[in-house]
Amino acid sequence: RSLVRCAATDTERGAPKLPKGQFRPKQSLGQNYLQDPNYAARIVDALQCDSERGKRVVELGPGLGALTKLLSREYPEMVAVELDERAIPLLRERYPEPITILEGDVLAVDYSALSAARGGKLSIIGNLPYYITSQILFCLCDHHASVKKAVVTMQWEVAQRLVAKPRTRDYGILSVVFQLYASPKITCKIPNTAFYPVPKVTSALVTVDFPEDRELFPVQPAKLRTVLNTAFRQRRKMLRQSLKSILNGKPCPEEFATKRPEELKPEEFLELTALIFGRDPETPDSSGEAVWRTQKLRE
Ligand SMILES: C[S@@+](CC[C@H](N)C(=O)[O-])C[C@H]1O[C@@H](n2cnc3c(N)ncnc32)[C@H](O)[C@@H]1O
Repeated sequence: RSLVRCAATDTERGAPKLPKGQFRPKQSLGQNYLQDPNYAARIVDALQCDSERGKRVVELGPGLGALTKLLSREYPEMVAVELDERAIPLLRERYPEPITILEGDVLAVDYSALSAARGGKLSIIGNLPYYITSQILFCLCDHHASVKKAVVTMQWEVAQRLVAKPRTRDYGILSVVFQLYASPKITCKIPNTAFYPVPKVTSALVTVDFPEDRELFPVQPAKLRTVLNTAFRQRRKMLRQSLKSILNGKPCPEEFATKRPEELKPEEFLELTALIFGRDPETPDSSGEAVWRTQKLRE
């Protein structure tokens, strides 16, 4: 049925038919294609990139082009990165140069180099494959200085974690990191019926703005990561207990000793890290270094 659906849409567009039987959505690649044009328009509207001819627009996982179709009209020099080799010839045919279709893994893209090549910060957009949503988000955090904004869809539960406030169930590493590097906002809910195949879960459209003038952390991001990982590994425990392994026999800073990680605001994790490891400000040109994307983060 999915083939009929895709083929019908393609024929309407005058684009070549998908080879029968060869383009079934792959669950392993998180292929839930957007089939509701209203949501496609809404996602694209949220981007508002003013780079010349859209040359700093980067779409993650264009798939069969549900978003690319709209994006390409507004941003004729955009870039799109797709891993599924079956989609590449189709995308290149429908969206020829000056649009750039890159074949590869979105986690392996050097966004800092791409931003330098395109002369400014990138605007990222994508209906993300669910199986690697958190990794993609952490990857963007690593490249924070090269990204202006990200407009992305994800599982509703992950979106809740991004925007969660302290003392709530959803508050964790993802919340702390994203609220320190950026301002994430849920733009709207997207029902599962907007996708094909219909996933079990509801989605959210999330807009993440990376501010121009963020203050540099007073600590190295890798040290912050160690504190977050260690604290949230035992999120029910008081920090004087859960942080023992990184305190090296020293007492836990008094103001935090009897707190649990979920009680600390994002900025307080910076303070706590500085108290444990000393002040050692992050370097302004460290963007792109693999800090967040290398770790298997625990929540
Ligand atoms: C949820 S689908 C969205 C497709 C299309 N943008 C749409 O909205 O219909 C996710 C897309 O990401 C692609 N994808 C999955 N893993 C990827 C990766 N690691 N790198 C690049 N693309 C990937 C899938 O092949 C698929 O096309």
